[in-house]
Amino acid sequence: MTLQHRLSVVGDENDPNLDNKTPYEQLVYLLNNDQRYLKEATLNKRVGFYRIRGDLGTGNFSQVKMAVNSLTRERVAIKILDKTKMDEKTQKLLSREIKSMDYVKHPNIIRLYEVHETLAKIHIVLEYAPNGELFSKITTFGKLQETECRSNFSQIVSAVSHMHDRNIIHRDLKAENIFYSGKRIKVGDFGFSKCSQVGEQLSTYCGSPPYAAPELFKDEHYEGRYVDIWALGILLYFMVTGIMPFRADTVGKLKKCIIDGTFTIPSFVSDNCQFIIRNLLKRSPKERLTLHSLERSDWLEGQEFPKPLHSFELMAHHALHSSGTDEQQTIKCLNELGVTSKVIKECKDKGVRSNVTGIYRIMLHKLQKQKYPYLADDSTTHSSRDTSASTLSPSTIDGYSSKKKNIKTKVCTIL
Ligand SMILES: Nc1ncnc2c1ncn2[C@@H]1O[C@H](COP(=O)(O)OP(=O)(O)OP(=O)(O)O)[C@@H](O)[C@H]1O
Repeated sequence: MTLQHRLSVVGDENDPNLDNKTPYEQLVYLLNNDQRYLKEATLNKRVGFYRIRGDLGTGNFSQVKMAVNSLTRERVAIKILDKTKMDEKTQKLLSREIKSMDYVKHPNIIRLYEVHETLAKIHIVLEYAPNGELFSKITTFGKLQETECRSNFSQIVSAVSHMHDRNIIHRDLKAENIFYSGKRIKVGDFGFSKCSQVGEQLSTYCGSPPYAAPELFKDEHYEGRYVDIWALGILLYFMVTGIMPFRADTVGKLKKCIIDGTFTIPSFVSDNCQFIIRNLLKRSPKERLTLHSLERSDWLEGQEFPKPLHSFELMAHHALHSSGTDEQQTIKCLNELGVTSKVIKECKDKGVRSNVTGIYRIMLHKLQKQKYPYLADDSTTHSSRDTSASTLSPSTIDGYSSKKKNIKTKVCTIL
């Protein structure tokens, strides 16, 4: 295959320096010498091997863009953080986010491909979820039917179960961090996640107020797992009703409502689902349903709970010596692109901060999606982000104004 087929932006066909080079070498050459590539980088239209294609949105700490890898042509989401605005605390959160994402391997969790650092910015290259957020879907089309809720919720529960089995707690589960890739659910945004053992007491207060468990407001310490379980209860309530169980116009009043703990569930919600919500939203953390009993509940009977993926190498230099067929096939693809064993070994020390790691992970994921039906992108979509979801105007959830207002604001210390 020629470079013209491979690269989304091609170089000067008459440039003799491109002759006899592999696609990888050509791209590296173009990035360093071709005026168009250099200009793209200056205009923030390029980040390393990725060409920026558009905005996906802006969060509290970052901007997220859609981009295409020039070598593999796969779409990715790039979360961009401004280093000048990062204090010690946010740097710590970022390194935890990277660590947590590398620790989980599940079909319902967004994958981390690469981290690219420049003088001023950090770029986190992630699996792209093309079909928008659960939040946008509900605020646009209204509550979900229970059948759809059951299928979506079981995927979310599987993902959280896997995190907890790996001793990772998320601490920011909410509809804005649940994405669709086709009909498949992808849990993302590990910005507040933490490695935490069973029984470990935590004291940093993270998350979004409407999803915060009562102990976050009133106790000095909390156990991470129970906070995630509470957030699942809020999320499920929101999915089946389209409104939030605890509503107020200030964080102070909201805090009071949550500590008070009284909420009503509309009568159209089935008894089995009401049972789940009431038992997830128990004031006392230890009385909340466990993920195990949730999976075995009547309401989720017959649902599929996607299993974690079998173990695979995350680093190309480990894959060189792996007996796994997925890894071997991926290395073969990399070699065809000109990413030789020598190149792979040279990048070894850079770990996730290397474009070779990015290409390896993207190609491995692509291959796995082709090979395993439970990973394949389901193209039957309810709405395409490309046409609607990314440009949705934020709407109001029963008293909570949208994303832009402070009720959605993440606070790391809840007063
Ligand atoms: N992997 C992804 N694939 C597709 N879109 C994404 C991905 N990650 C984030 N986005 C989109 O990018 C936008 C910004 O995301 P980000 O997580 O930074 O902010 P947020 O969730 O709106 O706010 P917060 O700062 O509270 O997390 C959102 O609209 C989100 O849907």
